[in-house]
Amino acid sequence: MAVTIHPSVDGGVHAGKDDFAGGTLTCKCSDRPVKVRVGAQTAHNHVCGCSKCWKPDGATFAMIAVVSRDKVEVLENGDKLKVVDANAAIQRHACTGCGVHMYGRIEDTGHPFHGLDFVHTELSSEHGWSAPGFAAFVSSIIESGYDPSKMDAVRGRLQELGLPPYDCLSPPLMDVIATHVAKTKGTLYAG
Ligand SMILES: N[C@@H](CCC(=O)N[C@@H](CS)C(=O)NCC(=O)O)C(=O)O
Ligand SMILES: [Zn+2]
Ligand SMILES: [Zn+2]
Repeated sequence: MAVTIHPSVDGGVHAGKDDFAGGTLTCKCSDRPVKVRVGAQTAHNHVCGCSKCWKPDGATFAMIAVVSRDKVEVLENGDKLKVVDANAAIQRHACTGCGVHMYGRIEDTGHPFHGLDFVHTELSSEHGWSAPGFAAFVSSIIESGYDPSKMDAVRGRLQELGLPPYDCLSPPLMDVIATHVAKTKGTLYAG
């Protein structure tokens, strides 16, 4: 069987629109769906193989992007939201009706990505969201039950789709994290 990654990329990655200004995410409930407004284009969109990110049924990877937290607003039925794991760095606000994660927020002000929320733009009917550009935590799909002997095929398919596979985040994002740590420790290169 062909390797499937995520329904939003399995048919090819669609480019985002430069002038795109956001949209509304809706959960999967038919009754009182949760609606969240994302009032800006997203950045660093990627597919994630970790076991913590929400995936649509049957998908091997999640697709997740970031946006400034001040651009995220719960519009409707926010009473249905509950944080999945209050101890995680990313507090994923999930719908208690359908299980979809509506946004993930970092409350630790010392975290390198504090100020950014994590969102699944596939929950919006608008087109033009930033396209995914890499695959993160690829080896982690094994933790959710993926056959380890098929990893070459998965990485090959990701490369074919233009989503370079990494087993943590992409090198630029790992550099952002390391730079933040170096600043905190006072060891940042000063030239
Ligand atoms: N191998 C682990 C990796 C989990 C992980 O580190 N996920 C990354 C990517 S979303 C992360 O930044 N997690 C922070 C968090 O979940 O709060 C798993 O699959 O559960
Ligand atoms: Zn729901
Ligand atoms: Zn993840």
